[in-house]
Amino acid sequence: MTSDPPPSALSLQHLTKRYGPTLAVQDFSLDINQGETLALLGPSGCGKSTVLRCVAGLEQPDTGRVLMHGRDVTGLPPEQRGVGMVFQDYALFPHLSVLGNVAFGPKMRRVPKEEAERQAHEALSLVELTGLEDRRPDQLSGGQQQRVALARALATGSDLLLLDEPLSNLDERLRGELRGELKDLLARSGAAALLVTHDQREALAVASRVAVMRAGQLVQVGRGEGLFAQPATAWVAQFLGHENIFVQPDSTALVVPEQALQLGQGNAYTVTTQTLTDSGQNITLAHPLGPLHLHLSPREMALVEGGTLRLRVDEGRVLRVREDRDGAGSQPQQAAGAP
Ligand SMILES: Nc1ncnc2c1ncn2[C@@H]1O[C@H](COP(=O)(O)OP(=O)(O)OP(=O)(O)O)[C@@H](O)[C@H]1O
Repeated sequence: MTSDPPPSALSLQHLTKRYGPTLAVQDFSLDINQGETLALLGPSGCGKSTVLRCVAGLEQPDTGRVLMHGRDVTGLPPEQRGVGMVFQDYALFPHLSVLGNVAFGPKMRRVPKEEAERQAHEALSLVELTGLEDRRPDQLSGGQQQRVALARALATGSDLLLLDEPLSNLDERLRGELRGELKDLLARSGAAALLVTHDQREALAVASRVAVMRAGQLVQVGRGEGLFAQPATAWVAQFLGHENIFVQPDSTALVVPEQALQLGQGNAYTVTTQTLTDSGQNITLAHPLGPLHLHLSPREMALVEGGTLRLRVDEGRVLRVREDRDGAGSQPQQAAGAP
């Protein structure tokens, strides 16, 4: 006899949400397992925060359901859903100490003071801020504030965490450092986490699965590297950072990943543009497929001779995908609610 698998930590079923004429979220379905971090990735305005707000109970979907461990919470107010949230601006209380900020959640749930502070100490130790309990938020660095916000969400004891662009207020260097840290922290917490971001690198670095959203709809979901290696459409490929995508006459496009390019072999093609970067040069080649963009290390640059570079494209590694970009070849669509 086989038993049914346990229900997902979070199950979103056919969510739709309109704001007047704007269809912010359209027939959106997704499941997250306990212990899993899923990134909801998409350009600005595609509906990511609206999905998150429907999960938190800050917004009611027009249709569809939100289930937590199989329980329908669609009609429940935020305080009865028991989710921990980390916002973009951390929303820390400036007048409270670090400990006070983190113990706030348990105290609101009427946990006795001592126990609330014990839970707060535990969460602070998880984010490695032990020793800073008495400081106020303005006495912390941006990265430390971010970790307090995370500790506060963890101290709610919730097994579902919602993170809305949690690293966006940090500078590039710190953001890079904290990506790996956030991934470990979330894994250690054992909670299911839904991370909203428009940053591809953040999604790939922090989450085990990535859901790509465009104009209110889910367009592809998969493991990070798998998604980059097998984008479902030209728009997804471009959004994830593929540079060499060539429209074909039959409504498809060819995606040429870096691994398909063998330098120093085959025909010689003219270098049409060349710009210096920190790690080498970016060049464009006049190739029959179209202008081909390459990042070359100083060593690879030695292969450029007389303004040309020999190159072979391994056809077995070229992907053929559906062309779904607006006016094919232009930037990804930015706004939700477009027809
Ligand atoms: N309260 C609101 N009233 C009217 N329109 C709204 C409201 N909230 C969001 N929208 C619209 O719904 C769409 C989706 O917005 P949402 O904030 O969910 O996108 P997002 O992907 O989170 O964007 P960003 O990355 O910029 O935060 C946008 O077109 C937005 O303008």
